Amino acid sequence: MCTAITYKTVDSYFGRNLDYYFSYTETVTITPRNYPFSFQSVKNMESHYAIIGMAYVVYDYPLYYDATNEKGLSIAGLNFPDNAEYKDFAEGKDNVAPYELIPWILGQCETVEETKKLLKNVNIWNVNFNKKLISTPLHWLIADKDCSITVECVKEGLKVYDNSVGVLTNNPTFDFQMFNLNNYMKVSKKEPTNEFSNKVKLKEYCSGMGGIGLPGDLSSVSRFVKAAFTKLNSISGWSESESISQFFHILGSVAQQRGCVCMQEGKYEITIYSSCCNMDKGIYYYTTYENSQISAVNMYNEDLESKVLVSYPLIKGQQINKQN
Ligand SMILES: C[C@H](CCC(=O)NCCS(=O)(=O)O)[C@H]1CC[C@H]2[C@@H]3[C@H](O)C[C@@H]4C[C@H](O)CC[C@]4(C)[C@H]3C[C@H](O)[C@]12C
Repeated sequence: MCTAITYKTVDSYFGRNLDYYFSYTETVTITPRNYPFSFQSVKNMESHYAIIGMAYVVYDYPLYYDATNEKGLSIAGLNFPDNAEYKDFAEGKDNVAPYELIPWILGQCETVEETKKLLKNVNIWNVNFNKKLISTPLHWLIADKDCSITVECVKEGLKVYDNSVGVLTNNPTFDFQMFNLNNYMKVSKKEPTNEFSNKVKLKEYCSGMGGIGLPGDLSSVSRFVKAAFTKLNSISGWSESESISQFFHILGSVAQQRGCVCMQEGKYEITIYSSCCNMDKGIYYYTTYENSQISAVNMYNEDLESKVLVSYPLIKGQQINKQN
């Protein structure tokens, strides 16, 4: 399971929990403007916008999980099993492999509006990166500093939804997740009043009771509701420190602890990493399951005119600040 969100204070932020039961050797990877991007069918890019994000780099190719470009446009890929249905090659369309979608869009678009135009001619082509790394079923949250969309390639074709809550989890389809929020319209940050019956005396006996009914389990549908409630009611100061702290708290409300979701005998899904990218400043912050200290990589500290990928291995061990 995974959860991706957007958040805005003075700057805009984009990030996700990557929940899974095993990990590739992903790194925080910067693709500078002149790294030559090759694509299987659409035109290769000799130069493009610079990109920062989490990627598994294979044969010098950045397979991004989530990323932001220098204009702030951001994309995260999340599991979408049984629903994602990639298509056969289509003549006259822009045939883009699932693993190419993030770099192809971030390489050339500045905004969600531009992305929507580009998507009109896209066919998500069911082609693998190589024999070992076959396509996995994904859907995507795409956001700029002002708005978000969800992109799903399903049986009926490519669906592009406006995403007014700026949240994405996994199954089922996005239209269901949004409709399901209707069931929670009574949930509130405020103290409840007795609507149950005037024939019985009821009282509020602790704080937080307005939120009773919010789901607490780790299913995708429940995480969508919980993350949307937490994000939409979030209040933080406007400084960078207060903003990213709040961002990680929102993700923390739907994080997965080892032991609670058993995938198969002895295999448990956990939040492998949580990320928060400042879309205005190109700074990628992250924590890992065992390192709660926030680490940061700033794309502008690298030579963005270069042709060579830059990868920072994740700092995974707990960083304890001993006070005596
Ligand atoms: C597993 C990840 C999504 C996590 C998630 O949504 N978990 C929920 C699981 S579930 O719904 O509850 O089953 C996805 C996100 C990005 C994916 C990776 C990226 O797409 C990049 C490459 C693409 C290659 O085709 C496959 C390997 C891969 C390296 C992918 C492996 C895996 O599918 C990743 C890491």
